[in-house]
Amino acid sequence: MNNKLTIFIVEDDEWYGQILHYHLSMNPDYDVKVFMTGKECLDNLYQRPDLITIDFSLPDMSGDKLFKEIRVTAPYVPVIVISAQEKIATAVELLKMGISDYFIKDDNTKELLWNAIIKIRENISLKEEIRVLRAQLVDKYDFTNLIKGNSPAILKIFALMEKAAKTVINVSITGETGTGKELVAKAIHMNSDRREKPFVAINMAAIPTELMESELFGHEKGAFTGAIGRKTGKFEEANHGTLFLDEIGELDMAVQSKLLRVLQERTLQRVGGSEKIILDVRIIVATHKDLAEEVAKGKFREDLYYRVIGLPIALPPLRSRGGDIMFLSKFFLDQFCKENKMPSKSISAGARQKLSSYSYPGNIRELKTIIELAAIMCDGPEIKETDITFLPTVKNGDFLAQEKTLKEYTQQIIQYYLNKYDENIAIVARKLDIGKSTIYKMIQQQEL
Ligand SMILES: Nc1ncnc2c1ncn2[C@@H]1O[C@H](COP(=O)(O)OP(=O)(O)OP(=O)(O)O)[C@@H](O)[C@H]1O
Repeated sequence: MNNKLTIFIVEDDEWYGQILHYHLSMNPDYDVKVFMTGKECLDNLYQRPDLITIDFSLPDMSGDKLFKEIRVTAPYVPVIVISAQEKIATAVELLKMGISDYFIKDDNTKELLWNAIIKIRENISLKEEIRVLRAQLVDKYDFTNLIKGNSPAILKIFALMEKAAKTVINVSITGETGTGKELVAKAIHMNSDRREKPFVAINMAAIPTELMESELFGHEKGAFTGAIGRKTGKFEEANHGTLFLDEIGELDMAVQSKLLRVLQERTLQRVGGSEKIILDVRIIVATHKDLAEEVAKGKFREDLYYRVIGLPIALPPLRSRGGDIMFLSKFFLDQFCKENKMPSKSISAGARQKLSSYSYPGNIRELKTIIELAAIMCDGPEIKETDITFLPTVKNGDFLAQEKTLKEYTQQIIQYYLNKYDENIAIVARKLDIGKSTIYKMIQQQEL
């Protein structure tokens, strides 16, 4: 923002206009201009005033007419009306229309105006600050700034996210724990037209079934025992923005029906209420379960499945993101050292080998923890193999406990070897005693 505040005074009483001009110009940061008619003010709006004061009775138009005209060209500029008459009804009407203040011309007007301008100025600075912060936030949430990785698998995800961000289609994100489902949902929101509206996340697995309905849709005072006041639900909180329903697969059947009705009708009624609230909410759901399978098992309503599935984004586990393990390791290490004001560290060949050969059941969340721990354990400038500790609950020994299909295990094993041998297909084929063409075919069919 330019440091000078441009103030327009629209006042047909020349003498009074000059008094205001003189008074306000005492602040060197104010650039004050006086106009005697509404038309002159409108003709000069191109100068982009930061504030306008208007006399209610001008020779060429009334204050309310001038205010409406100003709003056409300058919808956000604060306008203060100064009137010779004390008509409460007029003042109320103007305030309803959106003027910032209404003053009666008397001995105090100059001081009132002075103080009002200070307040408005603070408001303008705050708005500017918010604008800058929002811009920084959007930049921060740029896909590639936030979601690190350069494997073909993650690049494909970026392409899908881009499509999702351009539209309001519902999105369903699947992936094992820690693969970045919430991060992806947030990044889609922050890159969509809704970025300035709320992003509200709710985890279905964390809320007791009996409270779910009220959490989602809100309730009125007295709707049930313990409802001591009105509560706004997550849907209402997210109105005009994005609602992220995490672990949707955990939703109780009865609540599923209610959710379906809300999504179909795009309106909701709070529990115990009759008012219909119109909704404009973009839904992003996430689950680590296979929703289609849940439908087949009768645990998830088929009609709701089709409502929420929208654009499906399947986040691959870290172990199938090839070079991303090292890419992310370096990223988390640099980030941790910087945040903790430690000198930067490198990763030894032995540590790289150890990191690449692990299966990461906790995915990126787990890798981050492992790297941060290694950074603390390591005394020198290089992370050694011995600095890397895998969390006891997620050992490779749990491999069979993952209960995957044979095809999934095959993919996992091949991916493990590809990571271990720097994506060298010839070596991997030899080690596993399979044809190179098998691996090429799987890559071609995007199974790796
Ligand atoms: N590609 C990535 N780059 C950088 N950080 C990431 C990436 N993916 C995930 N993370 C980080 O990993 C952690 C887990 O991510 P997130 O919570 O989004 O995963 P999730 O799939 O929603 O997990 P859960 O299923 O357990 O809720 C977060 O700290 C997130 O910032």
